[in-house]
Amino acid sequence: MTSTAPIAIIGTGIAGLSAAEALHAAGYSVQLFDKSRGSGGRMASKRSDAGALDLGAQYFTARDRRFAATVQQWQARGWVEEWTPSLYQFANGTLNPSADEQIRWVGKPRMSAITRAMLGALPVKFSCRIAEVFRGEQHWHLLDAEGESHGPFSHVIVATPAPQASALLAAAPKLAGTVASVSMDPTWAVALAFEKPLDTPLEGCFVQDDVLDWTARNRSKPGRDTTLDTWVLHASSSWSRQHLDLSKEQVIEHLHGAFAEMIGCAVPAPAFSLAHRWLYARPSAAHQLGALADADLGLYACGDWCLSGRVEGAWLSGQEAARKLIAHNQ
Ligand SMILES: Cc1cc2nc3c(=O)[nH]c(=O)nc-3n(C[C@H](O)[C@H](O)[C@H](O)COP(=O)(O)OP(=O)(O)OC[C@H]3O[C@@H](n4cnc5c(N)ncnc54)[C@H](O)[C@@H]3O)c2cc1C
Ligand SMILES: NC(=O)C1=CC=CN([C@@H]2O[C@H](COP(=O)(O)OP(=O)(O)OC[C@H]3O[C@@H](n4cnc5c(N)ncnc54)[C@H](OP(=O)(O)O)[C@@H]3O)[C@@H](O)[C@H]2O)C1
Repeated sequence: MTSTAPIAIIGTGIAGLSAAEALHAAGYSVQLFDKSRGSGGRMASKRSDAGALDLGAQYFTARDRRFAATVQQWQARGWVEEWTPSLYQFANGTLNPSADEQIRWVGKPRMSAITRAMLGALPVKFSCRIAEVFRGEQHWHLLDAEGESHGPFSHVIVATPAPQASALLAAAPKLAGTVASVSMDPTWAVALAFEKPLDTPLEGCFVQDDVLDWTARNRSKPGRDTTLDTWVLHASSSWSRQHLDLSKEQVIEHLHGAFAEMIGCAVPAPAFSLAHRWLYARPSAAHQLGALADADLGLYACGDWCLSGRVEGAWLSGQEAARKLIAHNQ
């Protein structure tokens, strides 16, 4: 290690925490920041009157050997469990069973359990939106949205969605340019909770229609609250983009209608509902960027948008940012 100042990591989603874990294991000290009140980003779970709900990532697959080995460790520690839903697909107006052999994982008892466990005792400042990353004579400093300065830091890793990373990478115009070329699509998510369980065997459904993209029965996942029969619905990227500024009430109404048309059983008025807009839900296209680095400056960027736009891609990108940083300092 060349410096005793810690490494700043902006973002406590799976990418930022993947980098943090790898750097911590290699003997570096890190300091994490997140604008939210807790970790997880798009893997966070929202507390609600219907229990904790996974409104973002629904499950994840592990196709890369390194990620698969890590998921096995998470399973051994009780952080994740396999989810084996009764799967359907809805296409051309028809609902059909669509079982497959794919192994799908979920955090237990909620998706956010994974990043919470990864964070452990690592130092973190929540509710701290970083507005600027600037270089002093020797070190990096961060300025938050309240005007407070943080630092000094030896390096900075920006682990936010691409559109939120651009401004933070202004000190490295080449990285900022690459990030600016990555566009991300929105997703409207809705949760509907019913007092009486819906009369359907369906627990997860890949939907191809104008409005919906996916629906899942929350109680079918391990460790979830079963008091109400709660469903998570995701709108398609195109519908979400077209209806970005609709009120939450209107979005709930539209998605409730599409769900009722699709599911093939009676759907009463929900006892509870909520909507959440993910402005930067997924990259519009997959990339092969790994992680971005200006190693001489000491500035790095990682996130799902560097690779597959999935949990696995985000974790791999965080590993790659840490690997590049460590390699440059050896
Ligand atoms: C609706 C939805 C469904 C999905 N479904 C799946 C799925 O089923 N399977 C799957 O594999 N993937 C799924 N994904 C994608 C998956 O959630 C992401 O790929 C992954 O969680 C991204 O992790 P990340 O660390 O790159 O980014 P994020 O999780 O977005 O983390 C970035 C963090 O940076 C913080 N941040 C941003 N700007 C600042 C700032 N200026 N200062 C401080 N902090 C900041 C944010 O608060 C956030 O915590 C889904 C995503 C969405 C939105
Ligand atoms: N809504 C959002 O914002 C999302 C952002 C990022 C990812 N999202 C969804 O995450 C899922 C993760 O993909 P992956 O890890 O590759 O999981 P798979 O289960 O393998 O799904 C990939 C893709 O394949 C189709 N599919 C898979 N299994 C089935 C099946 N049994 N029956 C029918 N179709 C299946 C499906 O694609 P379609 O285009 O056919 O809908 C899956 O999407 C993934 O679901 C992302 O959408 C959301």
